[in-house]
Amino acid sequence: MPVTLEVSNHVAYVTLNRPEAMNSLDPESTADLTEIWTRVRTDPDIRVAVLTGAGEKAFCTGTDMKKAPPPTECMAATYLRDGQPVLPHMKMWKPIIAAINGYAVGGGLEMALACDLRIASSNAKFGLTEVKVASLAGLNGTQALPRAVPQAVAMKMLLTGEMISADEALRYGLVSDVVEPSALADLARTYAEKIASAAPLSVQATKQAAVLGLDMPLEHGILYSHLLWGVLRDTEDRKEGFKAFGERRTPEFRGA
Ligand SMILES: CC(C)(COP(=O)(O)OP(=O)(O)OC[C@H]1O[C@@H](n2cnc3c(N)ncnc32)[C@H](O)[C@@H]1OP(=O)(O)O)[C@@H](O)C(=O)NCCC(=O)NCCSC(=O)/C(=C/c1ccccc1)CC(=O)O
Repeated sequence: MPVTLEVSNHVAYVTLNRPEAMNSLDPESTADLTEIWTRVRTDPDIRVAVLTGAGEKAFCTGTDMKKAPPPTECMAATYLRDGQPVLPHMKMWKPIIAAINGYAVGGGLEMALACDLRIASSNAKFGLTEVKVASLAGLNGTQALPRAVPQAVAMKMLLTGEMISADEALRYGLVSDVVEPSALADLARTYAEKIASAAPLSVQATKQAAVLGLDMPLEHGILYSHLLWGVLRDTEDRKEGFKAFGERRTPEFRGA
């Protein structure tokens, strides 16, 4: 399988599994990802996902440029029918963690930018190198990178196609943690299981408030987050969270 899915303890582990091609995205991988993200979004047992690449060299190097099929119809037809590949299927209120275990290049970095947490191994490298192959970071890269790192850094990366190291990515805030390669999967699991042990509706509402709030004037964002707090106020899980605190026990959340 070009992409694998394993579910354990409410966590979906999604692994790009073509290490021989640096986990680049061929048409089969894109089709698998579409199905897998739909399952992650809709399966109530899944509370959080981890996206990573197989092997020690690459997270994902974007489009498989050797297998990209020549277009069979005009762009307008595919765009208006299907929209973009991959990223819309990652749009969900469940958090996604990118565990970046090597090169995150082109569409690979764009997928990482669509995730909520980004952690990396010390050998990771990050680049939007599309200008070098006469293309454009057309998934979200030209928009998301300048919002994720200082503008001067983003413009340098976008216009020169230069890559940055894991240490630079940490310094610029593109990732939150850098660890030795052997420690990355454990760190991803630790964060994922922490998120999965929290109340699912609370986690999803928090992501929604933070993500949508970024595009709102501050006052609207604050009002919107208060409404979301109100939506959560009457949930069974909030009653359980408060009760468990008083009884000094671990809460049992059901997502209700
Ligand atoms: C990442 C590298 C710098 C690593 O170099 P290294 O020397 O360590 O390893 P290689 O020998 O180069 O790679 C090993 C092996 O993997 C194959 N490989 C690696 N990346 C790809 C790839 N993207 N496509 C196909 N094959 C790949 C490589 O050929 C080797 O195979 P072998 O010869 O052993 O059979 C270096 O690999 C590198 O620079 N890779 C390319 C990175 C890149 O340019 N990525 C951008 C691709 S374009 C893109 O992602 C786009 C996304 C998009 C935008 C909008 C809408 C949809 C998608 C743009 C687009 O599609 O137009």
